[in-house]
Amino acid sequence: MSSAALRQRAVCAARQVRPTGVRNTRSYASESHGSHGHGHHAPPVEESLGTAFYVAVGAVPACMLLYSVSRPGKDGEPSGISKMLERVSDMKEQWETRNHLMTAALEQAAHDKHLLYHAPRNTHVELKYPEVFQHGSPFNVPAGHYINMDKVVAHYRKQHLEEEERKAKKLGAHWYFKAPDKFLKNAPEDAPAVRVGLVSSAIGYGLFAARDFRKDDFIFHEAPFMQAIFNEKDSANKENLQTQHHAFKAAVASEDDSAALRIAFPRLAGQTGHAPVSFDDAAFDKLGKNLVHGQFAGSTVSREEYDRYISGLKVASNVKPSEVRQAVLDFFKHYAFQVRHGLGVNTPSASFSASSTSIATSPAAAAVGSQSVEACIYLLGSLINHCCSSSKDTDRGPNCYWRIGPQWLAHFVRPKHLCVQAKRDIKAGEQLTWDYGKRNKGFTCECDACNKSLKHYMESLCRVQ
Ligand SMILES: C[S@@+](CC[C@H](N)C(=O)[O-])C[C@H]1O[C@@H](n2cnc3c(N)ncnc32)[C@H](O)[C@@H]1O
Repeated sequence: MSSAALRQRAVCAARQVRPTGVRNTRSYASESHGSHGHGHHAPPVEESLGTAFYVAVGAVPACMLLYSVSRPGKDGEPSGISKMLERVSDMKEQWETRNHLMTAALEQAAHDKHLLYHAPRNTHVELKYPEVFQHGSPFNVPAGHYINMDKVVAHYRKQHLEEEERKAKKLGAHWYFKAPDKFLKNAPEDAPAVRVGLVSSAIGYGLFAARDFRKDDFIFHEAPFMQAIFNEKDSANKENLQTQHHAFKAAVASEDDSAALRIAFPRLAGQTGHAPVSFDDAAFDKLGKNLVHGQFAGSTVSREEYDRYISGLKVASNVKPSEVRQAVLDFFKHYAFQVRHGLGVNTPSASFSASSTSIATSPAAAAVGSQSVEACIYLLGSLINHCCSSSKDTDRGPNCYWRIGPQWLAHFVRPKHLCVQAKRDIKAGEQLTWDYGKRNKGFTCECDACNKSLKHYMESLCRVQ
């Protein structure tokens, strides 16, 4: 090995053992020439003293300082470090309190977090239209579908009736004459109530119960068909006649009313020059068109009965206006119900009678004297036939009352509306009747009570012989 190589290796070895401290001032003499510096001397190297030197030098004053602070005082007083530690140990209680508070706060926070995590969800949701969730809500009905409102209608109808009844009872407390409870009953049910049948060619139509009724039940409630001024005691009054004629003409002018008039009152139709309709054209359903409560159950009139009845009626031709007036006057005389004016809460009790069933001799007629009163014709109510009252056989006597709103009557009956009530129990199929009163009725009575009396009379005659 050459001397240069030896020198090179020595430098490398020295470099490896050197501490890795400050190197920036160092320069390598050997490197400035590399392996080519044969024969040159390396410049002096600035080597540092090393960390160990500084540590060793610094340790001396540090130890002295430590010694001075840890050494107890001359009079045995505690050293500086002891004093400092004592000072810090005074804060022990303070730290303990702080730790306690900190622990409590952490525990509370953990508890609260737990509370919030496990709290039940708020089930209350504010909705703009809460009804959208209701069954049957119009919002839930798909387009093109209809919901069945029957139950809702029935509910509100019942509620309305109860309210009306309550009001009527309250009003009743102020009446001069307090209406009996039987007149403050609920409105007739919306169920088949009456049907029309032909009693005989002489009597014509009659009205029959379509189902059983109990005493005091309301059977039906009907709006008027024709209205006019009428007073039997002043029947020649031209102004009154004018109103009757006007009502008749108005009914004839209306297509629907004219059809109903010719079916319900074929005799009047014939007398005034309007031919009664054939059986095929007789739409009996029209007779129930003015019912407010109760339903019309149709007719039991057969084709043969109808044709026989119609063929017995006169159809006048070339009728004079005076003849029409007379026919209408007679019609009002026998078919109209008088509507009392101004009778209400102050009407004397004497004029309130449950058996006030006649047309012309009703308490109203007596009360108004010669004054004009209004009279109404009803499509069904005016078809009810007369039956004589019999004190002996109540089952044979009239079975109905009638009332016209609004006075005295069931609270639901509107002004001028007719309401028919059962005077006793009525069986389905039984003819409805009332007593027209003791006046000249213009016909020979053929009611059950009279027929029975006649039968008794004939039987008694037979026994005598
Ligand atoms: C208010 S209407 C009754 C409906 C009538 N049956 C009809 O078909 O037009 C009264 C008329 O009916 C007849 N009528 C009513 N009750 C009667 C009875 N008990 N006996 C005989 N005819 C009676 C009489 O012609 C009377 O003028």
